[in-house]
Parts: sequence; C-alpha cells; structure tokens
Amino acid sequence: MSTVALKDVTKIWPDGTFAVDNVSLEVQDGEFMVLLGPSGCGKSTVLRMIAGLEDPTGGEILLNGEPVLELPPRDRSIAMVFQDFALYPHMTVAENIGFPLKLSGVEPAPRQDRIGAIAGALGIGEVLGRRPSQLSGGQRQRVAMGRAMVRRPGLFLMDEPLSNLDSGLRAELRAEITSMTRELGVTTMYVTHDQAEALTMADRVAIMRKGILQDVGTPTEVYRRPATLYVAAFLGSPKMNLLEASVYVHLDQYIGLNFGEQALYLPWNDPRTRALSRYHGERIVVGIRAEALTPVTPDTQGPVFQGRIRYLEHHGHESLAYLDIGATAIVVDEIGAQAASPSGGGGAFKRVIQRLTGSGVPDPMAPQGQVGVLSDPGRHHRKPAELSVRLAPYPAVSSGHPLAVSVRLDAIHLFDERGARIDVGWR
Ligand SMILES: Nc1ncnc2c1ncn2[C@@H]1O[C@H](COP(=O)(O)OP(=O)(O)OP(=O)(O)O)[C@@H](O)[C@H]1O
Repeated sequence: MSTVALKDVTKIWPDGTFAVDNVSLEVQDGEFMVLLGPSGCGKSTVLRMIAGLEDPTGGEILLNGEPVLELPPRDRSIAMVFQDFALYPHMTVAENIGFPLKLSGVEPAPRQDRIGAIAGALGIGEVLGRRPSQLSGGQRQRVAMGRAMVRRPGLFLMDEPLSNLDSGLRAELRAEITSMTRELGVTTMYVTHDQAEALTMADRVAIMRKGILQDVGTPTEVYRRPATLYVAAFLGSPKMNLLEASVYVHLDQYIGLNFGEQALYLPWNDPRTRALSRYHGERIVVGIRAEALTPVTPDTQGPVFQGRIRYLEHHGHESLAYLDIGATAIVVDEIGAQAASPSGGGGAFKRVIQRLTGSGVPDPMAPQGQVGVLSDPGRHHRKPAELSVRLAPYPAVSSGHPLAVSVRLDAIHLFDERGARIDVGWR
C-alpha cells in the first residue's frame, strides 16, 4: 500500500530558478502516474524530492498520509530507476539483482527465489549468469528495474528509464513495465518527455510546464479535454489546430465564433454557451483536432470551413492536408523544445522571485482558482493558419485544390487569451 501526496510543493534553486512551482498532486495506491513535460519543466526535481534526494523549498510531501520530509531516503520504501542506470560490472545479473537483498541480510535461498521470480517477470531468466557487458541495452535496463523492484518497494520512481534505448525496444519495454507494475500492484511515478509513452502507459498523466502543473487526468481526459492551451498544443499528432476567433453573442439564438473570413455558430442549447457568453466582443482561441474535421462537398450546410489546400503530407496509412481558411493560428512557443536556458542548464526557467520578496506585483494575467495556469502568456505568436485535416492515403486532391471540411462542434476546445480552458466544468 502506498499513496503519494504533494501539497503546494515548491523548489527554488539557490540561483533563483523556480524548478517546481506550487505543485499539488495525489497519486493513489497502485496507480501508474506519468509526469510529462518538456526538458527542464521540473519533472525530475519532483521525483527527487519524493525520493528524498532534494529538499523542497516549500510545501509538504506525504507518503501513505504521513509527512516524510524529515525521513532520510532509505526509510521511505522507495525504489528509483534512472535513464543512465549503473549496474555493477563485475557482478552477474543474478548478483546485481540480488545485491539489495544481500545488503539487507536476506538468506541465500529466499534471495535466489526472489531473484528468479523477478527475472522471470522481466524476461531475463535466461541471462542470470551473464555480466552486464554481455547484455543488450534493453536487458541491462531490465536488470536495473529488477534490482530496484526486488526489495518490493512501496513506491517505484522511474526517471526516463527508456530514453537510452532504440524505438523498437522502448515500445516493447513500455508494455512490460506497465504490466509488471500492475501485476505487482506497486504505485509508480514515471517521468518522460515523450507523449506517446505517457499516453500509452499512464493511468493518469500530470503535465508540467516550467515548474507549473498544467493538467492532471487520464490519458483520454487530458487529450479530449485539455485544461490549458499549452496541454492542447503539447498533446497529439498532428498538433491541434489553434485558431484565433472573436466571440459574438446573439442572445437566446447562438454564439458566433468569427475566424476572419469564416465563422462557426454554437447553438444556444450548447452546454458551453454560458461560459462563452462572458467573452462577447473578445478574442479567444479555438482548438480543433484534425479528427474533428471531415471533408465534405462544398455545398454542405452547417458548421463547415471552406479552404484551399496549401500542401499535402503522405504518411502511408493516411494523408494530411493543410488548408488555408483565411484564419489566424496561435502558436504556443517552446512546445516540446529544449527550452533555452540563460544559465545553460537543462532548460532553466528563471523568474524574479516577486512573490517571495513581496516586492513585486502579482502577475495580472494569471488565471485564478483553477488548474491550468499558463505561466507566461506572452509566449504565443500568431501566423496564418494552416488547418490540418486527415485524408485517406493518396487522396484525389492536390495542392491548390479547394476543400470543404465540416467541423464537429462538440469536439472543439475553447481557451481564453491567457490559455485557460473556458468550458472548465464540461470535462
Ligand atoms: N542542482 C541544480 N541547481 C540549479 N538548477 C537546477 C539543478 N537541477 C536542476 N536545475 C534546474 O531546475 C529546472 C528543472 O530541472 P529538472 O531536471 O527537474 O527538469 P526535467 O523536466 O526533469 O528535465 P529533463 O527532462 O531535461 O531531465 C531546470 O531549469 C534545471 O536547469
């Protein structure tokens, strides 16, 4: 049994870097929680604070409901696996896996039983007599996991454990890790910057940006109803279309979303009209995934964009058309990028510590009272929209062709200019 709770946890490095900014998160017993975000967003720091390898600057960490900040790492019943796992080169696989048991004085016979069981679960039962140099990268990582798991920890922390492996092995090990942790029922927190890994492995995903928790939910929830513009832009391939629109409320009739040359109309009985009404006359961001767009004949009535194909991409199993619809796209900067760091570290996010010194003014753009804070709203830019639309493989259209697409209104996403979801309650 193991639960984790972070309450308003903050980590500020001595140089002023806000690595983790007021993060609150609960992980249930037996849950597989993935921390997802670009390099430098603070994922590893969260894990290291839970393990006791770093002290938070503020906040509380509870394991099984008990505060643990006073507990040294070895008393937390936690196992951790890193990207650059180190095995003892002079020991066999069996000795490597059994080493933590030997240290804690487990007798040879039960030790062998535990080694055999864990090696069997990890598919390395055949190589127990080999040394690490005689193993493939995937086998070595399995041994590292075996060594971490053999003590039957209450909590398993993994920090990008697959990132040194090739893509085939990664996919294979992904499935193995999730089935192994679920079989053992061990609570797991897994850090990655790879959204495919997060969405396929997680029970729930916590998405971070620059130290701030943006969204927490099941893979379906965060994909279907992202809490912020950042999460919407971060998840999915092709990227979600993010279009600027101005809002016109025609009371008791409909709400118009004007994209420049074209408009969409939400009927008054749409569950989002109430939230959206407050934005009358304002600009918002409308998110539309490619799968919410379907090619139709040009004379189709209803929610339809009339566009012209700028270019096509053939992906074998499908093609993607990019349409000019006379709209403006919002580009959320630094999505998935190695965020530039003024100090050259792994993506430092620096901020004047206004709140701590009390000398600064509060950020007027910060949304209040909800998850989904877009930390620095200035980091968007605009460009002519190229609306991505899924087509059949090798379609009978080409660049320059007109194309009409119908829009599934129930699948569009609405964000305010600060990047917070407008229809929050609808999730
Ligand atoms: N010991 C340290 N001293 C100062 N700054 C640090 C230290 N360790 C990390 N940082 C900074 O803290 C921020 C968060 O780092 P962290 O390693 O948690 O991010 P991450 O999301 O895990 O990134 P990556 O995926 O690249 O490991 C980064 O800006 C990083 O440069």
